[in-house]
Amino acid sequence: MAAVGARGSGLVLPKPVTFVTGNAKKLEEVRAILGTSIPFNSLKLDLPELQGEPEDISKEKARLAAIQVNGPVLVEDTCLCFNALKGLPGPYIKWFLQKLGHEGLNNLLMAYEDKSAYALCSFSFTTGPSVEPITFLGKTPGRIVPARGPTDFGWDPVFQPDGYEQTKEQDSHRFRALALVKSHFAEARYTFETNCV
Ligand SMILES: O=c1nc[nH]c2c1ncn2[C@H]1C[C@H](O)[C@@H](COP(=O)(O)OP(=O)(O)OP(=O)(O)O)O1
Ligand SMILES: [Mg+2]
Repeated sequence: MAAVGARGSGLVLPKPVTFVTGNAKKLEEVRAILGTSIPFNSLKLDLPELQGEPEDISKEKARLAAIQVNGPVLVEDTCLCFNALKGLPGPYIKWFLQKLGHEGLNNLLMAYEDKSAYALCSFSFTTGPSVEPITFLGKTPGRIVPARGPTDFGWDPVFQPDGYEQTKEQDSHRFRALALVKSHFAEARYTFETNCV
């Protein structure tokens, strides 16, 4: 166990939480959503990613990150799932986006009337390398549209959340998953032996 003891009713963790991601836009959104509710450091690492189900990919990322950091880590994996394609590209959206671009993502659905899709964010948290990670999911339903709006974050221009005119909303997949992370931290009442730098 990485947790070294109990103070009050919360676990005392040996180090602050490190949010591990290679994606600057993700980090920016996580910072904006968490504010000061969970103090964290960030570390830019491009971790190898398993193939398979979103939750398993996210958990495995947390395990690898915890080994590297040797302490508490938070990681996140994002999927964009097309219903007509039974959830694909899903966790492989990064490579589909890189190779096909926004227009190519639209073209994947050309043969289908159903343009519905959902964004799925899976955060995983573990207190250390020998502790099984816990996963928090946030989902936003929407549809795939021709590219529009700001082009500075991944597939945002082609994903239109339901009920919104814009391609990104405040109450996003990331926002929803982080609300669960915050609840977990509030219940667990973690404290840290050393402060964030
Ligand atoms: O809210 C989002 N709005 C638009 N695009 C997004 C969003 N969130 C992730 N994305 C993109 C980034 C990457 O192309 C893929 C997810 O892949 P994913 O492995 O989770 O992200 P990543 O490799 O960029 O960073 P990380 O180091 O945290 O794994 O979807
Ligand atoms: Mg990644």
